[in-house]
Amino acid sequence: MTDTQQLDDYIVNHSDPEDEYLYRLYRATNIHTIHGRMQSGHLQGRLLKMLVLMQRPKYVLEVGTFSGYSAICMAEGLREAGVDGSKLFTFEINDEMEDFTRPWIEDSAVSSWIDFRIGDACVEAPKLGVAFDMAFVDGDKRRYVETYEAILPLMNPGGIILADNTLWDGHVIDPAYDHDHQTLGIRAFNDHVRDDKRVEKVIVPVRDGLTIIRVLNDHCSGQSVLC
Ligand SMILES: C[S@@+](CC[C@H](N)C(=O)[O-])C[C@H]1O[C@@H](n2cnc3c(N)ncnc32)[C@H](O)[C@@H]1O
Repeated sequence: MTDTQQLDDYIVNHSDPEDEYLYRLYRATNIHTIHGRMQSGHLQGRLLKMLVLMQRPKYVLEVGTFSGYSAICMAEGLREAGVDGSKLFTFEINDEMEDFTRPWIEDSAVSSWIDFRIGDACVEAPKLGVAFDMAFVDGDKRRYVETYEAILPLMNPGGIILADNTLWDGHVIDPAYDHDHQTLGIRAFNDHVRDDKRVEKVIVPVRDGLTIIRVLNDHCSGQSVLC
């Protein structure tokens, strides 16, 4: 076992456990889907739940449901925070995931906090007419800047955007990936957010990199009906 694996095990063993339902979902995702490693997993799942609890959002947006692991974790946070009428809207663009994901969400203990929709979050989320206090961006890495610009006007001042995979397995600093479209998408996003005066931001080196972005009060250009 490598030092990194040992440290990962140590971290997981000294953090809250994932419950049995999430453990089964994690395993089923790995068995029944091609890209099982895309799901959040134990450590990031506990972090997402805790960040929801700390932020106490009314409405949360997720870009990229996949098998529902992160959605269920965030909904656990919503249930525990107890904000009246709180809801997670989670979008999955790949309709082939619906048959797998919908039963896992509907059979979970937090299904009433989750509104799962098939569609492009960048197109569909603005149609909801909802202002979000939190968003988890975990969709197409090539479209991160576009996704960010689509959802930023939907955020309440003080809202938090979490962007996943922003270190992209270290490829962001590896010249061998200079022609890889996903790496280029993440690099463009990281530069874009760094230079964006509408937000505060910090990259946390958890798992594959998680950027925490806090929306400042005057982030709206005045064009959005929600602002
Ligand atoms: C990394 S996986 C999501 C993993 C999940 N959030 C989790 O942590 O368990 C990314 C998913 O985003 C979906 N996706 C990509 N672009 C999207 C978009 N614009 N709107 C909705 N879903 C999108 C992909 O089809 C894929 O299933």
